[in-house]
Amino acid sequence: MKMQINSALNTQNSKLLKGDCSFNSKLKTQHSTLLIRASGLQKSYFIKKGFFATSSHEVRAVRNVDLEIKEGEILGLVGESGSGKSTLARLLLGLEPPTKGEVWFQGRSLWGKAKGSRISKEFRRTSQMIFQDPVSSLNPKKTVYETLREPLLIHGLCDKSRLEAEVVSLLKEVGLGPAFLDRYPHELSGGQKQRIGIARALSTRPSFIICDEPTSALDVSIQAQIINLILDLHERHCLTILFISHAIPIVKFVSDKIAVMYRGVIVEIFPSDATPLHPYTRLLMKAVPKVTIPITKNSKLKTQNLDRTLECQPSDFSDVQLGSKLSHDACPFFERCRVRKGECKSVSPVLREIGPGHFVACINPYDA
Ligand SMILES: Nc1ncnc2c1ncn2[C@@H]1O[C@H](COP(=O)(O)OP(=O)(O)OP(=O)(O)O)[C@@H](O)[C@H]1O
Repeated sequence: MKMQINSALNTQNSKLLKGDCSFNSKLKTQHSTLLIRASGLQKSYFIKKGFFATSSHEVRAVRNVDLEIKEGEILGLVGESGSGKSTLARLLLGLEPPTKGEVWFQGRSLWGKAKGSRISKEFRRTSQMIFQDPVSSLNPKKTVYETLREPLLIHGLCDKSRLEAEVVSLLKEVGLGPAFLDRYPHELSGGQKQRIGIARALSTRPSFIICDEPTSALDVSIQAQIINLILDLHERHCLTILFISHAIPIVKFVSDKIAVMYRGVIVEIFPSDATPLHPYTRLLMKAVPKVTIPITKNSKLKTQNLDRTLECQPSDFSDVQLGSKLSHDACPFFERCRVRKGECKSVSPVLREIGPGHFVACINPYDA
């Protein structure tokens, strides 16, 4: 294990000496240019009620989210099921317009003044998504070649005469050979399908990728390989990544900083090597059995490590709707908080910086 970490460190040092941008992007001091900024982001869905659907109730999937992601950074996003992670991801990618608020990409507003305006084709090219379920994200009627050449043609990124060579090089990027060109999705394993999904995301030469639980549908033995592949690609292509997962140990391993979502609200943002201070993040961490094998950023995630981390999924927080009876002014975590105070019932705390890069939305956080 020690030797593996050392050899990973040696590789990192030699790449730094060669001036490889990939590893430079891992250095926190390099994360200075802002790539994405979300401000006051909100998304509500209105669900029709009653036999004649005459009334509706509001689901506030994302509530007043402020977020910044710097170039080359990996931001982890954790939270239990239904907390709004995927909705936030769709808003950041411009797949849905927000109900309120705005997203800026490289300083430019995504939606412009009119919410109905079209997202620019250039933004669509530079921002991509790797989906949770590689099976449903691939068209069963298209071969690997057809799947991968499509974005190249749509974005005019490749001459027709070079299409096959470009697709072969994309396959190589994700560890697959030309033998896969003519295969259909049903002829691929789960891990191979996810590699094709990753190659498709890479095909448009993006600068920003959202990985929405990219390993949760995969076999345990494959998960570490896919995470290592994503980290390699991040380094090789200087990518900025939003990495969504339920599993805190995986997010801690992968990310530079972590945002924690609860009922549509970001309750904490902290550097991945810092101790979280929000009572909800502490609860999430507590629900995770201790990982006995040390995982460091300088080591590659080994399947053996991942086997341990997979035992560490947060337990079922099915009482997620508990807080729904509370007024909009209350802290969203009030009902489940063990350190709540009376005033938490009437104050909805906003994120405030309590340490370098560490933000907590709580009036009574734990001590550092
Ligand atoms: N299109 C939609 N119409 C109505 N409600 C929606 C829609 N999309 C999401 N929601 C609701 O918004 C809330 C947040 O959903 P979202 O999928 O963003 O959560 P999540 O944290 O990604 O969950 P998971 O981890 O299970 O994928 C949920 O209550 C969900 O039911």
